[in-house]
Parts: sequence; structure tokens; C-alpha cells
Amino acid sequence: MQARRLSFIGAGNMPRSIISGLVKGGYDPKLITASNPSRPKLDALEKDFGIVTTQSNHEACDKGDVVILSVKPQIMADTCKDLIEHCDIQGKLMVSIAAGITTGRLMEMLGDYAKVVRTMPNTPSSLSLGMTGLYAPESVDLEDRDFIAFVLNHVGKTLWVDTDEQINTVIAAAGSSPAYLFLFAQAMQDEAMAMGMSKDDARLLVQQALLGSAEMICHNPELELSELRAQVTSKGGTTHEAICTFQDNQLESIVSKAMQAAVRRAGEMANDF
Ligand SMILES: NC(=O)C1=CN([C@@H]2O[C@H](COP(=O)(O)OP(=O)(O)OC[C@H]3O[C@@H](n4cnc5c(N)ncnc54)[C@H](OP(=O)(O)O)[C@@H]3O)[C@@H](O)[C@H]2O)C=CC1
Ligand SMILES: O=C(O)[C@@H]1CCC=N1
Repeated sequence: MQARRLSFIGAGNMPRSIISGLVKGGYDPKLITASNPSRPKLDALEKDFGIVTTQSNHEACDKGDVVILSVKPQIMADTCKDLIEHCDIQGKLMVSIAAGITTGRLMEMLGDYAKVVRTMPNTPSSLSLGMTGLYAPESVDLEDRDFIAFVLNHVGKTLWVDTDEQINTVIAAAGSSPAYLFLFAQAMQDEAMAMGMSKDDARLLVQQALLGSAEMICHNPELELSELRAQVTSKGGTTHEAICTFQDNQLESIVSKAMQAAVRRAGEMANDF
């Protein structure tokens, strides 16, 4: 695949995670530019990954063949307006990583520009363990689709979805979900500490259990998740008691409500911004 120049507009947590994974995955840092209003995040990106940085969104946009719009959804409209007023975006592939901005809305923000891809990555991209959902309208050709998937495959796995709405499911299941798992891990760490464990020891127990469990899911695709759980759950044993406690307290219903809340918020954001 022929390399192209990538420009990130906005240099916060998510683009940093992607840039980190890209450079670790062998993407030439000299082909990557990031812009941000303030310097500190740019300085860190330059120092850590050797990419090109600028405080000018216009300069970054002009430099990129692929422009990755990485600002908060709230300022996406103003950012796009400013870009189309000052830069020639014709021919560029414009990619959004923002939650809640539909492809239709993005096209509109870019002056009815149709070469757009909506993506939803997650922060494990920094370790090349990311999960990114992608959606593109028919106006985006196969070459561009393949290229953006090639880029994001540097930072983990990718999944094309068939409809714009399905990106909201990607948000609930993969974009936001690292935070759910960190919350779960934190609650377990806190309880292990309450039981007398040191903070470091509690973290080790929890992180290794999560890592091992994730690996077991990945390495046993033929086993349902319920079967993996059953393998841990001895009859009359400790796990059974813990699982019953989760289920008596409606864990599944809580997860369902939380994911629906994320999807609902994405829908609201599409209307608000
Ligand atoms: N964090 C995550 O896990 C995920 C985030 N996303 C999406 O990624 C996008 C970015 O989120 P995230 O990186 O977490 O946000 P952050 O809050 O970490 O970063 C936002 C960045 O935007 C910069 N910024 C502010 N105004 C402008 C502007 N006018 N032009 C260019 N940059 C600007 C800020 O600069 P300064 O510091 O100088 O104010 C800051 O560096 C969002 O749209 C979000 O929905 C998608 C998937 C996962
Ligand atoms: O919380 C958010 O809105 C963003 C999108 C997915 C993860 N973080």
C-alpha cells in the first residue's frame, strides 16, 4: 500500500493513542502531522514519536492527503468551517474519529464534501490493541476505504459496519468500553485493598486476571463466553457465589442500560452539534 501523508487536527488523548500505535507499527513519523492550539501535547508528540507538529490547523490540513478530524464533537462544526474557508480539501480523504457526528452531518460541515469516513477507535490503539469501527458512504471509493483500514490496522483491529447508526453500537461496545473495564478493575482493586492488600499487589492481581481473561477469550473463539465462565465456576464454590451476587444485583441489566445510555448520548450529540 502506497503511504500517504496523515494529518491529525487536534492532538488530545485519542489521536495520541493512534499516533503512538502507528509509529510503533512502522508508519513513517515524517508522514504524520498533528495540529493543536497549545504546544505541550505537540511537544510531547514530537519528542516521543518524531512526528511533525504545528499550532496551525490550516498548515496541518494542507500537508495531509488524509485529514483525521480529532477534535471534540462540540467544536467539530467550527473547526470544519474554518478548514474549508482556508484550505483546499478537494481530493483529500476527510476522516472523523468524533463520537456522535454522523456521516451526513460531517459532509454538511465540510461544505457538502462527500469523501468522508466516520470511524470510532479506542485508546488501546496506543498499544496496537485498538478496535476501530468504520463506516463510509458509497461516495468513498475502494482505494480510500482500503487505505484508511490499512492505517487503522496498524493500531489494532478494524470492523467495517453497514450503516452509520451501527457506529453508535461500536461506541457502546468498543469506543467507550475500555472505561467500563477500568471502572470494574478499579472497583476490584479497591475491594482487594479493603481486604488488606497493598495497592500495588491489588493492582497486580486485577490487571493480570483481566489480561489473562482477555487472552482466553481471544484464544478460544470456538467457546462461548458463557462456557469460559462455566470453566471457572465450580459447583458449590466461590465463583458461583460471586456470580450469583452479580446477577442478583442485575449486572446484565446494568451493562445493557449503560450501553444504551452511550448510544442515546451519541444520538443526542448528532442533533446538538
Ligand atoms: N478518548 C477516547 O477514548 C476516544 C475519543 N474519541 C473522539 O476523539 C476526539 C478527541 O477526543 P480526545 O482526544 O479524547 O479529547 P481531548 O480532550 O484529550 O483532546 C482534545 C484536543 O483538542 C484540542 N483542540 C481544542 N480546540 C482545537 C481546535 N480548534 N483545533 C484543533 N485542536 C483543538 C485540545 O487542545 P488544548 O489542549 O490546547 O485545549 C486538545 O488537545 C473526540 O471527538 C472524541 O469523541 C473517539 C474514540 C475514543
Ligand atoms: O466519551 C466519549 O464521548 C468518547 C467517545 C468514545 C470514548 N470516548
